[in-house]
Order: sequence, then C-alpha cells, then structure tokens
Amino acid sequence: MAPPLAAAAAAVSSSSPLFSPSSSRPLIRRHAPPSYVSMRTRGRSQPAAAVPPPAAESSGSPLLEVRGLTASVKETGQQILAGVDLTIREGEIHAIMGKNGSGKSTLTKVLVGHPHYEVTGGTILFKGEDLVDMEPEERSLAGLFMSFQAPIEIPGVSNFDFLLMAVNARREKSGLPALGPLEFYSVVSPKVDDLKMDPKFLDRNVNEGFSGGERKRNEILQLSVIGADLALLDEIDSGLDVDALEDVAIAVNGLLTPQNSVLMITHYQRLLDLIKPSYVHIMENGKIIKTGDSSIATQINEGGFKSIALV
Ligand SMILES: Nc1ncnc2c1ncn2[C@@H]1O[C@H](COP(=O)(O)OP(=O)(O)OP(=O)(O)O)[C@@H](O)[C@H]1O
Repeated sequence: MAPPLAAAAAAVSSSSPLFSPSSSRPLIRRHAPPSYVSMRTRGRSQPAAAVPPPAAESSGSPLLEVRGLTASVKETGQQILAGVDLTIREGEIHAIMGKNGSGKSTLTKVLVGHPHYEVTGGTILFKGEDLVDMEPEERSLAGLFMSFQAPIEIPGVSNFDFLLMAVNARREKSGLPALGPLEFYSVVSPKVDDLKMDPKFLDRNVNEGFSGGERKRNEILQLSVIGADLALLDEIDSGLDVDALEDVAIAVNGLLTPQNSVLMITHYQRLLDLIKPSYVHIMENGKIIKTGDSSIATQINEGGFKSIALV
C-alpha cells in the first residue's frame, strides 16, 4: 500500500476511485492556515508572456515514449485505444485533437494508470522506465500530472493542506526536508495571486462548491505548486471564460522549461493560440492518425474532422 503522503500527492492528479474522498479523508488532517499568516496576497510574481512564440521542436531527451498502445475498459473488455504511437521529448508541447469519443481522454487516463482501463498491448516508457506496471501514485511521484475534465471534490480537506501534503510527498521523494505551513504559504500565495484566485480558496475544501471555471483554475494551481515533468491537461479550456483562459494559459506558459512538457487535449484553436504547441495530433478511433503543426488545427476548424480523416 502506498504511504499516505504518496497517496496524497497522487490524489492531486487523479480522480480515480483509488483516490476518492473517502480514501483521501483519513490521510490528511485539516489545518487552517496559521492565523498569524496574512491571507492578503503579497507582491505578484512575474507573469509569463500571455502569448509566447511557437514552441520550438526540442532536441531534448524522450520523456514519454508510447508504442502500439492498446487498452480496454476493464469491466467490459471493450477496446478503446487501438495502437497509439506518441513520443514527447523534454521541452515540447503536444496537443491532441479529435472528435468526441475518439479516445483522447482515455489515452491520458491510461497514462496515469486509471483503474477503469487495462493495457492490453504495447509499451509506455516514461523517462525510460516502464510505466505500465507502476501504481498511479508512483506515476505521480515520478513526475506525471493530470488535470481532469471533471476535477473531483474532496470534502473535509482544505486546498492548503492538500497542496502541502502533495508538495511534501514530492520533496520526500527527492530527499528534501518537508515544508512547514508558514514556509509553504509563501510558496503558494504568489501562485494563487498569479491565477487571480481569491486566497480564500486555499482554505476551502478541495473543489467543494467550486464553479466549473474555478475547478479548472484550481487544477492549474495544483500543477503550478506541485510541478510536473509532464503535465496532461484534459480540456482545461472547457468552461473557462476568455479572461480565465488567458490566466490559465499564462500560468501554464510560466511553468514551461526546457526540461518539462505538456500534453493538452482540446477541441478549440483558442487554447492553441495561447499555449503554442510543438505538435498537434489528430486522434480517431483510438489511434493517432495524423501529426503536424498548428496548421492541422486550422484545417480542422475550417474543414471538420471528416476531411482530415480522408487526407
Ligand atoms: N469506462 C468506460 N466505460 C465504457 N466506455 C468507455 C469508458 N471510457 C471510455 N469509454 C468510451 O470510449 C470512447 C472514447 O472515450 P474518451 O472519453 O476517451 O473520448 P474523447 O476523445 O476524450 O471524447 P470527448 O472529446 O467527447 O471528451 C467513448 O466512446 C467512450 O464512451
């Protein structure tokens, strides 16, 4: 069984039943942020440019190597992924587009080890290590982060405590000393500010009563606080108004380094205008059928998926 801290870290990036509210609740004691810590935000940290230049193709080392991946729904045996090939190198931003039901979300869920799916063939290497046999919490601690289309609530656990536990789980894995609440507050506060979130969200229970847009911002807060070598962002643009989308894009762009990468799923060009992908992939019937640059997305927007499938 995973140690509690590791499970807490994994819970940040997983909505699997393994990390349901009931399983997370005993792991984390609720602390209000110390009363002597002002909840007023301090000076803003420097925001990244809203619209960066197009991401260059990197010559970085492979971070994720997926070969011939097939996967099925565990309960029914229904095959969803039908032979996915995908390589993501350090420093690259990849976007996956495709019509509803083509398998985009399933791919990301399989990558994080969602228990509803079974890998039936192929390989997944993450930083050269076989991911398939790793537990979801091990994948999280190895540097995978996933923001879900519908982020879960965790009643009884404040955002602040949740983030602190997750950060300390990562630090423990790296042999770093745990942060105390006061120290952590100075880390998290500017990030809350950058995302234009009310600091009160830190003291609210994770996603409880949050609007759809607030949940999405909160997911990106988790990503920016915890960090990731590879962030899987499933439709972070859905339900966000124009301003919120820009705030989220600034936060994501601000996290990018030559070492880490993003795989984002979207239906909309507007996200690709704000977070410039190195590659855009089109998924159909559980496979990536085409890969190119952002112009593919434009073709999709103009011609629809049917014409792309016929190319
Ligand atoms: N646990 C499950 N049980 C049954 N069917 C499933 C399950 N998970 C995925 N599917 C089916 O697999 C197909 C792919 O689903 P998936 O969510 O990956 O699509 P998607 O490309 O992300 O779609 P969208 O753009 O609508 O979000 C769909 O037909 C879906 O109904």
